[in-house]
Amino acid sequence: MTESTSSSSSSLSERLPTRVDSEVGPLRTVLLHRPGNELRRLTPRNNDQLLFDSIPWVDRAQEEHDAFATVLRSRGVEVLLLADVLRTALEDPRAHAAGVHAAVDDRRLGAELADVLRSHLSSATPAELAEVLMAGMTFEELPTSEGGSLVRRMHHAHDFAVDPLPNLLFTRDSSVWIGDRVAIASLAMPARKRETALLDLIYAYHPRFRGAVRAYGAHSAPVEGGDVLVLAPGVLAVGVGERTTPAGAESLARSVFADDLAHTVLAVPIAQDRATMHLDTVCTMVGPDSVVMYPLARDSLIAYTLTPDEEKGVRVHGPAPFLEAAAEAMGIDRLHVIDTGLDPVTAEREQWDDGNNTLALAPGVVIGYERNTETNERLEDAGIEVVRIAGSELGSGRGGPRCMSCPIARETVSASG
Ligand SMILES: NC(=O)NCCC[C@H](N)C(=O)O
Repeated sequence: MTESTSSSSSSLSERLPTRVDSEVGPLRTVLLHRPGNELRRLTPRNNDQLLFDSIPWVDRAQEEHDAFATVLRSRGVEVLLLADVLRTALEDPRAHAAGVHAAVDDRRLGAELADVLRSHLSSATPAELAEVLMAGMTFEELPTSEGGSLVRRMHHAHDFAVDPLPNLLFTRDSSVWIGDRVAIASLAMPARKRETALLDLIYAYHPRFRGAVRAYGAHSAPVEGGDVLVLAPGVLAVGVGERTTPAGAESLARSVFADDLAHTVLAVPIAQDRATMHLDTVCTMVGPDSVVMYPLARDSLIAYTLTPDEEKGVRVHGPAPFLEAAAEAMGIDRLHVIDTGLDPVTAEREQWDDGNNTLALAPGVVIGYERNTETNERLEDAGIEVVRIAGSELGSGRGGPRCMSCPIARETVSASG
């Protein structure tokens, strides 16, 4: 299967500056990750730990992903692919050194094997190093060396010397643009922690992002991008649950207030369950003043409203019902919920299958998984255009179109459209 390369449908002169101040402004540039060999590492023994529900059929997952990218390009969106930008970034010797550092875990390998792997990777091409960083390496794939390392002898040949990163697919979680700045997420789960290092070097060394200013600290308390919704310019909602911690939400608020990126942050408690691992699994925006939301969350979601105080601290108000707190912060009368009106069983099934995890291409135009037939129909009844994509294999990692995309440039829209 050939890999579709990163392509840009917009020329340099048409490029919008990297900036995202809404969830729904016409999408211009997005970062995706076409699933690769890292998915071939999943087995029934490791899939839970690696945060996949089952073992995906990789070729089909790639086809589904290619179709997703094609839909985006056909709508005039520039698609950047993470593997491409990683390889380009690694051409810079400083990035290459950072990549080697990120791959080699002395505590796992012991001093002797760590040195062997370090020197092997130091002479790897950017493409070879990128592959190891994404797909990992097993003990049997390690370069040979003189002498008998106890670590090598005592590990099973298929144990990971470098962990694979199958969840790179969910580019939404590992970095998030807030206004004109990028926040590298501090990922909570051990299986995803190393993604931070990859995004860190991409944004530091890829020529496209030279000069990109950072928001938040990549090594601060956990905040994952799937929990961050840019409800309107200056207004963020941050889910707090299985991934983003209360400390993460508070320190993100402190950071965006200090950088003048937001005037209000809503901290939204969500159940600490796999079904609701991020806020965007229960609620995504489909228009400047409308959301699609898991019906069972509609009346129960609450929010603490955080605002800056004069001492550069954070003032906490509430809690209040989420929809009310959001409308007030956004300066609109009401945040409309598209009523998917589903019975509880269908609602639960389609929430699990990412029915509420839509990616807006523009106000009132979203991409959704085709399998969520009832949610999609109700969205269309409400006047939303739903561009359907297949996700039978992609969904095995438990993420939908929003999870699989990191918007880098959107046009600005106002709450009135
Ligand atoms: N924003 C999202 O909800 N992303 C989906 C992440 C799925 C991934 N398997 C994870 O558990 O982190």
